[in-house]
Amino acid sequence: MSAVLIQDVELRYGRHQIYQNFHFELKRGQIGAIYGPSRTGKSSVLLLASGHLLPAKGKVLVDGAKPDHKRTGLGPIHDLSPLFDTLSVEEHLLFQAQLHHVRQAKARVQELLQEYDLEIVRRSRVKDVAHLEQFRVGLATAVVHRPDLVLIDEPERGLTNDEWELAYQDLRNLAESGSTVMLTTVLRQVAERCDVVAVLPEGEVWEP
Ligand SMILES: Nc1ncnc2c1ncn2[C@@H]1O[C@H](COP(=O)(O)OP(=O)(O)OP(=O)(O)O)[C@@H](O)[C@H]1O
Repeated sequence: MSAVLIQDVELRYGRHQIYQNFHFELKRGQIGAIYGPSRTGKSSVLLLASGHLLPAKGKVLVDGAKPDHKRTGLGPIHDLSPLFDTLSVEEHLLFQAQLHHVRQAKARVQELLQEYDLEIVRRSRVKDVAHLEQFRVGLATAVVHRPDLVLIDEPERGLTNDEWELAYQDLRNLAESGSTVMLTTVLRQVAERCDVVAVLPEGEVWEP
């Protein structure tokens, strides 16, 4: 069974058709990329996979069922799942854990601070930490409730090449631990590190 199946999907905003016959499939533990220029509908694919958007035609299944917010982790995508950047890193993660009704929220936050090397900045405001740390706060936010599917919009944004290498390793570790990861990117060098790539606007699938 596919971890993510987006089959023959047509997406429109009102009369504006973004794509039709879009097809994308990912297995558990893979990293998938939606790659293409600006305004081709990359973020919208993530919103289809999270269940925030419904297709005009076609179907979207996550682990064989309708997308379920509770089993999906959102990195910052448009205005969804924002970083509350005036909170400290620790306060932000605790707030997110409570929003998701995570049991033993404090212990989970402690675990994430360690896993993503954020202990040193736990008391800093999210907006004051370095770009790589902000990426990691976003990722820790997405995984706080241990979702099966993690969705991240343009993870490389604002990072240097060396920082992106570390961020990529975080994503690969997450996938190797059994999550499925979908990201969007405008950069070919990011797309080609992923396992399956859909290239917009045409939607052709590429396995680098
Ligand atoms: N809620 C909405 N209502 C109407 N049109 C929308 C809405 N969201 C997105 N669009 C339009 O759909 C198209 C695709 O948007 P989307 O954000 O998915 O593309 P994108 O490739 O992720 O763009 P970017 O790289 O600029 O973030 C754009 O033309 C955008 O203006």
